[in-house]
Amino acid sequence: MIWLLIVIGMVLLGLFYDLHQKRKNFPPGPTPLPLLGNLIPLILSFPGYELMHKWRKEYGDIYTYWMGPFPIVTVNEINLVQQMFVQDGDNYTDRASFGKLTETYRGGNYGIVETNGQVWREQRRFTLHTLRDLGLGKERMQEQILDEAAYLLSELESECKAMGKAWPIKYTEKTVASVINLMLFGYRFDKERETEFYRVRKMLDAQNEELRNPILIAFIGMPRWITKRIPFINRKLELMYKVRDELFLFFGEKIKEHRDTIDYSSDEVNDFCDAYLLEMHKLRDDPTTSFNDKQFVNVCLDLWLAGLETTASTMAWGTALLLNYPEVVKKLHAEFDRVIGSDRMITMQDKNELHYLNAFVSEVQRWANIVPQNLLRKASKGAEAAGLLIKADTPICAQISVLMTDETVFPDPYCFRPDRFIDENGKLKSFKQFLPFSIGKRQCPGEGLARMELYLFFANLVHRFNITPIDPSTIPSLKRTMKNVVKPEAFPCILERRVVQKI
Ligand code: HEM
Repeated sequence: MIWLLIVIGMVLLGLFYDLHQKRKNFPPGPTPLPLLGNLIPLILSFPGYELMHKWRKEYGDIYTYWMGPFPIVTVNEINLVQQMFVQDGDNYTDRASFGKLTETYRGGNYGIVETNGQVWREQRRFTLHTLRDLGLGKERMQEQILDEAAYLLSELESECKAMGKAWPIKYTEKTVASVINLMLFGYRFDKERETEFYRVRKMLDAQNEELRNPILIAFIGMPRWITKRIPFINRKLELMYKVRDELFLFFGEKIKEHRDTIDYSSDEVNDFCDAYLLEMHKLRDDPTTSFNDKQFVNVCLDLWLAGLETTASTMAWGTALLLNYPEVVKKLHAEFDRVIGSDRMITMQDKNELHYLNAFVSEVQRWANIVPQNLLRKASKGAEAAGLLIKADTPICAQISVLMTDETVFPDPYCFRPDRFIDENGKLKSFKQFLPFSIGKRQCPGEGLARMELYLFFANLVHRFNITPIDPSTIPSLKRTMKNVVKPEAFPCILERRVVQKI
């Protein structure tokens, strides 16, 4: 009897803690279950945009929900987002981690995505400068991306000729990976190096496959010595560490190849790796520097993870949407015939004239909305927002997926409609809610590169080809699947060279 009373007492205490105590320091939100938090409704309503809108209606523009045992305060209104993440940006710059994830996975404050403080500032600033020096916004980067686009189009065309159809996702991923690898290590994945791409791809796929189980979120932030002892969870998480080690090994091999040949007396750099090694060499006697080998492999990992799936998935969505909306393809062709009028490659110099193409790319990014849950920041010190107290260390995010599906700004938000990005003068219309690369000091540093890739890829794909489904009754599904980001399922299509009209 006494045991029964103790158990009932403990359950009641647990409930009191879950329903009241742990929530009292956060803005109100949906009631979480013990351990699981609000994961079940989030999983059931995947990718969650509509559920988040529903919660916004019930609890206001700032509310709290729980990913397993971790609270997330989410900001869903643009003026508040700008006020907090731009005007008061210094207070919302630090990254929040799920429990001890950063320590267990990275071994500490390493990389860009998960670091804070001086290390983050140094690594991010260096990355942005190096991307610029390597040619972002200049001819060189454009030439490299155009070359990749040309390889991609010819591979798609060859496959289509040989097999009667082509599978675009297979090639777009390799193209995006080639651009990243070219920037990082100075070479693309041509026929001889293709196996390297498949090696990295396999590692990333294995990692994603295992980690797709949302239940893991409840365990992922626990120290490794604990998770190692939990059946089932240990297998999944240990695989994640194994893949991480393999990726680090791959980057380590590339760094060693560069180190063996680099000339430290020259300032000339061919790729990111050269630039990083030179910086490490320059700062070798500075005991406070964050530039070291462990840091470098983590930065490589970040650029691969953050740059590959995001860009490749957006390309895949855009291609699937082209197949679903032939009228959009027609409008793009009409614009190309009017503005370009020949079969030359479209370049960045044409961008200001191609309003409908720009609107198409923006609508692909808005509609695809590939990051349903934005990366987390945390408040460095206590602050007030919308009359609510945000305590220091509160995990918080600008919920860009909700902003981009706000029906008061984007009517029928789940419909694909490039025209919504065209203003009354026929030019590209901007919306402050359109934030696929997020906002504030942590805004995506790869934005310039990604935007250039998306523009050049879609421009030249549609300019060169008539793109159609293999059979009019089987257009690709627009069903969303979740990997690291929201992706479409693989689909085939038919590509036929287009006869360009001169208008
Ligand atoms: C369509 C393509 C892309 C999209 C939609 C995208 C989106 C995002 C978003 C939403 C964030 C989170 C920002 C925040 O914390 O609020 C982010 C961060 C980041 N992205 Fe991207 N990204 C893309 C491509 C790239 C590329 C090509 C690279 C680099 C090669 C890259 C590197 C990063 C890095 C390093 C971060 C972390 C920044 C930090 O913590 O300071 N991304 N990205």
